[in-house]
Amino acid sequence: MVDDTIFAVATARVRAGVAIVRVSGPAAMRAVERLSRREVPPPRRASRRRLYDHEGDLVDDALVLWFPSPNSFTGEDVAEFHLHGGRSVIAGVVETLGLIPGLRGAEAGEFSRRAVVHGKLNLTEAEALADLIAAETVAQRRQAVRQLDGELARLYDGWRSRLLRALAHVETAIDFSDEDIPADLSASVQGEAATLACDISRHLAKAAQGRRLREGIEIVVVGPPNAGKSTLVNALANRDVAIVSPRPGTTRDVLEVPLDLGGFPVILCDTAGLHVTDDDVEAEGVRRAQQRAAAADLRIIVHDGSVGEVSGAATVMMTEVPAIVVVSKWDLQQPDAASITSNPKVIGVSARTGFGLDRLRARIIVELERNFDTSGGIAPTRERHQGGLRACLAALQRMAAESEVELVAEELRSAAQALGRITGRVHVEEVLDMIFAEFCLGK
Ligand SMILES: Nc1nc2c(ncn2[C@@H]2O[C@H](COP(=O)(O)OP(=O)(O)OP(=O)(O)O)[C@@H](O)[C@H]2O)c(=O)[nH]1
Ligand SMILES: [K+]
Ligand SMILES: [Mg+2]
Repeated sequence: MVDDTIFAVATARVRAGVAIVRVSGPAAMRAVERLSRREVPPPRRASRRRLYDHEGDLVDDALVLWFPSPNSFTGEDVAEFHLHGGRSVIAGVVETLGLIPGLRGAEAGEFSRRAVVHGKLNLTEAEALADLIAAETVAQRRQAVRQLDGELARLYDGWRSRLLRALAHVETAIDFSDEDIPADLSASVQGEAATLACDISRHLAKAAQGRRLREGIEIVVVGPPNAGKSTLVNALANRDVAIVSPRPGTTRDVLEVPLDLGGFPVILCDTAGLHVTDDDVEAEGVRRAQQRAAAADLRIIVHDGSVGEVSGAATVMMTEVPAIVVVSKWDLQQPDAASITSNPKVIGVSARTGFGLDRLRARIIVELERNFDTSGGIAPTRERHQGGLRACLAALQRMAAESEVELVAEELRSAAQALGRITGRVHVEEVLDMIFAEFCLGK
């Protein structure tokens, strides 16, 4: 794999001023020489070069950058061609590259994978790179940049060093003692393991936060039929995404609308009106609505302000789950609605006039800031991280029940290994396959 040279268009496939084609591997120098019919330019300096295709036709007047190994993104010889972004220019260069012996088109994520293999990036940093490229909101960007900066890897590597130090102590004891670990050593190793288990558990508790920031925070809009849920979703999204009609039972499926609210990636879900029904299609809609609401990060409970159920709104606030109570159709408000205007937990909204919408948005953002605070310690962002952390905790727990020195050492080793697999200190091929499968081409 490392013998061949790969190339790919690193920029998006849309008409643009500039397109970048990247080449990495031992034949990168040959690629520059073939295309430009000159020697490679000085390292890391943008140099203007005419580029020719395999038939000698002038294809572009471009910039060429040369990054000799090991000072490149992948750690290999890397060349970058900054072309004019026309389709035919790109096609001409790509076709010519493909005809050079030893060169082939890169697979998705292959550049990053080589960077990992050559020690330029650790696994969590490579994952963060994918997250950064996919980031659409400020909160997602912040989380990805911190992880790319190595914050997660430093944390895990630090824990792993603590385990390896403890292991070293235990291993010296193996040479001296017969079976059982000496009492004073046992106390200090078990004490260290217990402290570490505490730190890991605290960190694991933030896993849901980390994943939600990466994948989107679910806010589910629920309430009785015709309460104005779909109208509210459209108003918050500033788009006409959901069907609205005066007929109750309009919404059946759960409709997901991705939104950026105050920098948080939100998936706003419109649902079917909750009620008892004989219609099995509607009943399925209600079931899905309830299921989604149960798993939501935040609920917006909508009460119909045009009918006399406004006073019931107060009771819903008693639930444990984070929820915001909205009384809709404020422009048609009932006389008793006035009694809840004073209740700060209930927000009157009219999607028709726009009344209360800014207040509702602000309340949602306050809830998100409370539950998804990004300023504290970094969180695990993937199932893979959680799996490794849990495996480490399990080994530490097993160790706590051991007194035989060989077995204590064995569990310490497996706890350290579980952490090493997360950052890639312990190399595992299938982990690489899994991670880089989700990358885009040219990265
Ligand atoms: N006057 C007024 N009418 C509204 C307001 N919001 C919604 N409506 C009307 O209420 C009716 C129901 O609105 P929908 O948004 O379809 O209600 P829903 O809760 O999604 O209904 P289902 O999906 O059937 O459960 C429609 O005729 C809307 O035009 C509002 O703020 N003011
Ligand atoms: K409706
Ligand atoms: Mg609806």
